[in-house]
Amino acid sequence: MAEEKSFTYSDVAEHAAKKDLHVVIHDLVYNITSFVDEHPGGEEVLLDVGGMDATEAFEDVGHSDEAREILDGLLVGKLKRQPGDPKPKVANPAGVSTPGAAAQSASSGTSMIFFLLFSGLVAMGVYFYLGLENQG
Ligand code: HEM
Repeated sequence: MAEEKSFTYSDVAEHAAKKDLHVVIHDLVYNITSFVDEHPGGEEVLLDVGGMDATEAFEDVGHSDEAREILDGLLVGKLKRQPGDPKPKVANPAGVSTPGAAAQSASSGTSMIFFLLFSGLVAMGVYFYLGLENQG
């Protein structure tokens, strides 16, 4: 792995050619030049995101762990955010750590059930309370 080098967005944007291609994924900078010809999804999509934040494009496809390992090997540094930079495009806010993401969606499913139960109880409470009010 290369040493941690800091890139700004405009540094990355200078590497948008097929022969010199960098992308940002989850705030890390990858030099994907050597991989363009090997990409199973074709070179076109990589050239489209060259010099840009490819986080959303990469995550939308649901790349395998193998794809993430390839990425690891292409790491050249990290993105140094500056005021006014475009926001990171993140389809999956939990990021690359899928175990965390799975746990998170499971727990949000559970809290949804509690929320529905709780709303039901409140609704029943209001119904009975109003019923008593009207009788008295
Ligand atoms: C930049 C780093 C990227 C790497 C290292 C990478 C790597 C890979 C690998 C290894 C596969 C084979 C399937 C898998 O293992 O998931 C794959 C498939 C694919 N990739 Fe990427 N990819 C990258 C970026 C992108 C981007 C930005 C797009 C944009 C849309 C993209 C679109 C696709 C598509 C559509 C496939 C499926 C191809 C097929 O099954 O016919 N990839 N990629």
